[in-house]
This record gives sequence, C-alpha cells and structure tokens, in this order.
Amino acid sequence: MKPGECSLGNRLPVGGNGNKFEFPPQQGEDPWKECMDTAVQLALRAGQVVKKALTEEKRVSTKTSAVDLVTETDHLVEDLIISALREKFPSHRFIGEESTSAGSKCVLTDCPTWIIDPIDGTCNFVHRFPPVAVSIGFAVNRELEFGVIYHCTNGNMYTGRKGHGAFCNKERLRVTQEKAIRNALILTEIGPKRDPETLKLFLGNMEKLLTFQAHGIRVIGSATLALCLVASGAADAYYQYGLHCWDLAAATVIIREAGGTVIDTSGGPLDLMSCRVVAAGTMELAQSIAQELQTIDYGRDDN
Ligand SMILES: O=P(O)(O)OC(CO)CO
Ligand SMILES: [Mg+2]
Ligand SMILES: [Mg+2]
Repeated sequence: MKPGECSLGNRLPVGGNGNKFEFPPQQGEDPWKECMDTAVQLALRAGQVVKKALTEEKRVSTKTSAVDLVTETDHLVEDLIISALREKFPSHRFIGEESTSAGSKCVLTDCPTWIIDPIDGTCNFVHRFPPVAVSIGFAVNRELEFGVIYHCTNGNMYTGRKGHGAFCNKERLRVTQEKAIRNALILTEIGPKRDPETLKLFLGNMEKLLTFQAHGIRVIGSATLALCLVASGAADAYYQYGLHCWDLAAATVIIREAGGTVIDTSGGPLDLMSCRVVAAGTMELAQSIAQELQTIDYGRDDN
C-alpha cells in the first residue's frame, strides 16, 4: 500500500481514533518523504514555467476585485501541479487557489490534503516585479506536515518539514528574537478590497504600528515570500487580513520550523481558513501586533 493513502477511502484507521488518518508506526521513516520530494520537484518544474512566462505577453483577468488578478499561467501551473500529484497520489485531496475560484470546495478534512498557490504574487508576475513564488503545503488530520515555496525569479527553494527544520536551499533558517514592535521590521500585504472603509482600517493598522516606532513596514506583493523572509530572520513579523489558506499553508510550517510563531489576529491559535494571520519570530511580538490590529473582515475560505 502506498504511503499517504486516505483512510476515508481505502485504508482503515488504526488505533481506534475515530476518522483520524493514521499510519501504522514505521520506525525511523518519514511517511511523507515521497510526498515532500515530489512537491520540491513539482515546485521547480512549475517555477520554470512561471519564470519563462514572466517576460511573455499575458492574458490578465480579475476575480474578487479589480486588483485581484489571475492569468492563464496561474491556471496552467495549478493544473500541472494537481494533475501530477493526483496521478501519483490518487486518494489525496487538493485545495488550489484557482480551482477554488472556479467553484471547487475549499475544505480541510483528515485526509492527506495538498494546499496550492500556483503563483503567489500574480500582480507582481503581471508587472514583472520579482517576488513571485509557487507554494505547496501539505496537511494530514488537519495538521500541516510540510511546506515548499519556490521563489521563481531568484531560484531560492524554501522547505519546512514538521519536526525537521526549515531551509532555504541547504541553509537552515532561523527567525529573529525581536520581542517589541518598537525596533521591529514588519511585513504585510494590502489585500484585494479597496473600498474606503477597508482602506481606512488597513492604513489605521499601519499607522498604529508606525506610531509604536516599528522600524519599518514593507509590502512586497507575495505573502508566501514575505513569510519566508520572517522565517529567514530578514524581517521580524508579518500580519495580514485577506490572505488565504494557500498563502499560509506552506509558509506556516516553514516559519514554525525556523523557530517562529504563527497565530490568529485575535491572539489565539491559527485558523488556516480564517483569512487572517500574525506571524513573528517571537510569541511576544506576535501577540503585541495582534493586540493593536483592528479587524478587517474577509470572511472565510471554507464557506
Ligand atoms: O498573488 P496571489 O496568489 O493572489 O496572493 C496574494 C495574496 O493573496 C499575494 O500574496
Ligand atoms: Mg497567493
Ligand atoms: Mg496565487
């Protein structure tokens, strides 16, 4: 039987744990190694497609707002990744940004589930602004197991495997130990809503953090790569309202494995489907930022 088959389909759960997906214990072996290796290979392949398309003419359409962009390459890359994974792991489930936009259900179950952002930074991609990534996360029993993020324009491959650390290429990642907003370099993204009320809240949140003497606030146009910068220790924190589970899944493992923390903007545990996040090198900094933010309602991914 292949690793990663879903208990709800063709494997019985072991250990009497309800519907939870469990492997029989395999000592010293990582049950998801084959999946993670496949994710790295696919991210590389997808990244080459994105890099080539970057300089070519694009067909750009909009989704939830006039600034929420999608191109034929987003669709092409998502199809490429999901069809390859489906062939290799037929019982697994998939959540993809563009499949969700097209009406597929965005629900996390106990089954092994791939969570994919085919191009994170589509607006950058359209403008040829360099931070553009392919992001592949993987969860089992609703827990994130590994994340792979490939920076398509500079070739950096970020990986994180639960319990085994986070890396950029072969270099181990470590977050900073900054605890205060004062002195922190903070990253965020604007989100797709541009109505006056949302903009007021967005700018108000920035103003608040700047008033506390944050060293700076940066917006680079790719949530996944911004989160990788926090994992790398090149920035101290990230917060956002209006991102999605495919922006967060892979990056969350990478930050946690780099020693950092990823929480909900309420200060509670992260809810992958809640469209909001605070991530930081330290829990103190994450909580301080969460405390200052005014909520911007973006709904949920799973309804
Ligand atoms: O370019 P995408 O995938 O729409 O993502 C945005 C955030 O939702 C930038 O990170
Ligand atoms: Mg994205
Ligand atoms: Mg995307």
